[in-house]
Amino acid sequence: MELEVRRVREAFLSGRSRPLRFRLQQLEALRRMVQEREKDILAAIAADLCKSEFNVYSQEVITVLGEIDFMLENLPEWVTAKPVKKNVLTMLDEAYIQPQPLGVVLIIGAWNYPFVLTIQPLIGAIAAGNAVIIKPSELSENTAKILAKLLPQYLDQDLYIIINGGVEETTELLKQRFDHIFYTGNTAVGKIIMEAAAKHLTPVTLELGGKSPCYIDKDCDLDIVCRRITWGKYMNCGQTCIAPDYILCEASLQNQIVWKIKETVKEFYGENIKESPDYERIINLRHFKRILSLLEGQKIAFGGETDEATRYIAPTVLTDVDPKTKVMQEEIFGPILPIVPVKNVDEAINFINEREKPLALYVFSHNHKLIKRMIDETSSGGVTGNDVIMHFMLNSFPFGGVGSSGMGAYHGKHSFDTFSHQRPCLLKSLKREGANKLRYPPNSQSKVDWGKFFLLKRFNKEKLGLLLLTFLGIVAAVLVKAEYY
Ligand SMILES: NC(=O)c1ccc[n+]([C@@H]2O[C@H](COP(=O)([O-])OP(=O)(O)OC[C@H]3O[C@@H](n4cnc5c(N)ncnc54)[C@H](O)[C@@H]3O)[C@@H](O)[C@H]2O)c1
Ligand SMILES: CC(C)=CCC/C(C)=C/CC/C(C)=C/C=O
Repeated sequence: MELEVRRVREAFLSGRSRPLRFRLQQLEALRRMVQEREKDILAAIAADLCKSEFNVYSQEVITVLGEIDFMLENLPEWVTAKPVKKNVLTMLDEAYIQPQPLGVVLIIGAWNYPFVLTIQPLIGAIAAGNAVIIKPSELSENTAKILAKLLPQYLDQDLYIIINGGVEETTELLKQRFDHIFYTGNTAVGKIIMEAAAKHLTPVTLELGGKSPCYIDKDCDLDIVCRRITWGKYMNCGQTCIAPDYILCEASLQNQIVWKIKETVKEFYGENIKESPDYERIINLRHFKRILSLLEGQKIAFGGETDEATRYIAPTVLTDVDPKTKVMQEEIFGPILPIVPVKNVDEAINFINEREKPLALYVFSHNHKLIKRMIDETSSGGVTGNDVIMHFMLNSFPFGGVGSSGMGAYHGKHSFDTFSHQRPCLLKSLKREGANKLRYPPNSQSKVDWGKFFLLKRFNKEKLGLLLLTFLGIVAAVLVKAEYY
């Protein structure tokens, strides 16, 4: 590991990842990889998650291609130095912010969307001019293998390397010094990552999870609401970090919601869900058993069928769920949707605020004011009103969590910023030394007053008079000079 990280650092120190032209070339090469090797990529992800290639394309590949295009279009603007507003002390100087790469970045990917969650941060890191070590999740092993095969064929082999492995390899990797660590996965491992990073004072971006609530107001068109929720909850078999984890609504709405979700499940996946190419499977037996254990003691309104051999769990809805039960204590990350009845929106807001800050919040209502109130009075990584998941799709938004759902954000310009250091640069002249007298010792009340005058704009009559006199003196000198010549 040490040797590999050293090799990547040496490549970074060669400086070749920095020029804009090089970054654009690498991003174009990455786009070529996705386009030319699309079949292999689709097949690998499809095998990992028992997912149709159509779904792989629309859930993962489109986002990656869109992000590359967006970077290529905007990067020339983003890399340029940005002049900043100056004060009286720096009026005659050059002052700008120059974004610069951080150095060697470690990206640790997750298995549930193994392509987009690994490659989208990589796009940002390359765009910002860094060298990168990529560690895909070992659970999505086919994607990990195809990435290890393809990336070196298209990208600079010393600047961007891929290391495959599990906990042991990641633990070893984390002993090395990086300039940034970008981790996607669960909160418990997020803490391990942050602890390891702290040893080297390495900054981290943690894209974690949590229980994302979904509040349904009583005035809603439940056909539409339930169609949108069904799509976002059961996509990828519920293994989506921003899937609605549970529903909060008035008790009187429960039966209608159950009925409408059941109807939508039939519409989306047919009578025999197991046969549907659009319905995935649980990633492994450990997660399968964990999800099943969440059903214990619950009232299953529909669903609940399972098959251990294929790790199938049917789309399931639970009603009248007690918030103290296990299903409400941990992120579900599977196709189980509990409904927790609340009296009204106030109780929903309290319910959300009594728990860890979630990665996403969903509110359905015709009442715009109610949606705004929910936003104002709660906290979450992101919010979508009257839909689910969709804030992920807009790359002008920063995507990330808050509190225990994560720290830092990415996508589009936010990725570029995450992987850049915003370096303030002040360039002064060696002339005009007279103007510096004010800050040199010995200090005096008069110098402090001038400081107040120039920097705080605290006008004192005496200084204003003096300044006026100086100004008049300069005007007189200019006039006399003009007359003389
Ligand atoms: N915020 C997001 O964008 C996002 C995206 C996907 C998943 N998630 C969250 O991730 C969770 C599911 O993913 P997961 O955690 O099962 O993914 P995972 O098992 O793939 O783990 C993520 C990464 O952490 C590494 N890892 C695991 N244990 C480790 C250890 N002890 N030390 C060091 N590294 C270790 C793995 O090798 C892997 O690369 C859910 O909570 C979900 O909400 C969040
Ligand atoms: C809008 C479409 C067709 C797909 C959305 C894809 C999607 C849900 C990506 C989620 C990525 C993500 C942050 C997953 C977290 O686990």
